[in-house]
Amino acid sequence: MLIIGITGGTGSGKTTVVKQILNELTEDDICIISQDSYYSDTSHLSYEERTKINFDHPQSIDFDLLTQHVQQLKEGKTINQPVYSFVEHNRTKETILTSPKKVIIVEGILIFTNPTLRNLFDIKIYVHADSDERLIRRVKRDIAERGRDLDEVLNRYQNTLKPMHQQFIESTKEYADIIIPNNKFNTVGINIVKTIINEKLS
Ligand SMILES: Nc1ncnc2c1ncn2[C@@H]1O[C@H](COP(=O)(O)OP(=O)(O)O)[C@@H](O)[C@H]1O
Ligand SMILES: Nc1ccn([C@@H]2O[C@H](COP(=O)(O)O)[C@@H](O)[C@H]2O)c(=O)n1
Repeated sequence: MLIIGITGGTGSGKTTVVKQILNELTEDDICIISQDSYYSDTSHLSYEERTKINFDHPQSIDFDLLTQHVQQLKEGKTINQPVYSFVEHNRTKETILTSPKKVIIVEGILIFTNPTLRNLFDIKIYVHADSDERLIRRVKRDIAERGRDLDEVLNRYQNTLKPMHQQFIESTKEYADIIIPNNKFNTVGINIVKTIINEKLS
């Protein structure tokens, strides 16, 4: 089994990189765990209170459950991956049955900040894009896909996202085995990762 951790700031292109890696692979060989699925359950809070959560701080993530699930997959066990709603700012009641595969990809902005989780990764990848590029992508994506408006995205960016990125995320680049520059689509970088995965699968 090969466990790959893929991190980088919001909008750097982590999800896109994962999709590109998945292109030529079958679901029999690979499973994806998204850190976003492991935002802590905040059902005890009102919607209004949930909008004020700092979602870019490591404390917003249920690392105990995320680490436990990656460990269980490593041991060949099937897990119930939570499903997260960016519209509700909360976990939904659904879960996705996720079985262990030869390759497990864990992706998310904060996954290298937790030493126990970090140590489970055989390969650590950091996807880099400049902050202006990430902000532009984030504005477009959050308005189109996550039910936000321009004010919400810009306020969150200024008040929490940018300082948290500087404090917690940027520095985790030092743990990376591979850094993929992703200001533009990086076919060469993706192909290198695909080659490593295919070697493992062959
Ligand atoms: N290299 C790229 N060039 C241009 N747009 C990109 C690139 N990579 C990703 N995007 C776009 O930017 C947005 C955010 O990408 P996404 O993969 O969701 O980032 P992340 O998962 O890191 O937050 C998406 O709309 C995606 O299509
Ligand atoms: N309810 C939430 C939860 C998280 N966010 C933002 O998502 C970003 C991480 O996801 P990416 O796919 O962009 O890596 C993070 O920056 C949080 O601010 C949110 O807006 N609402």
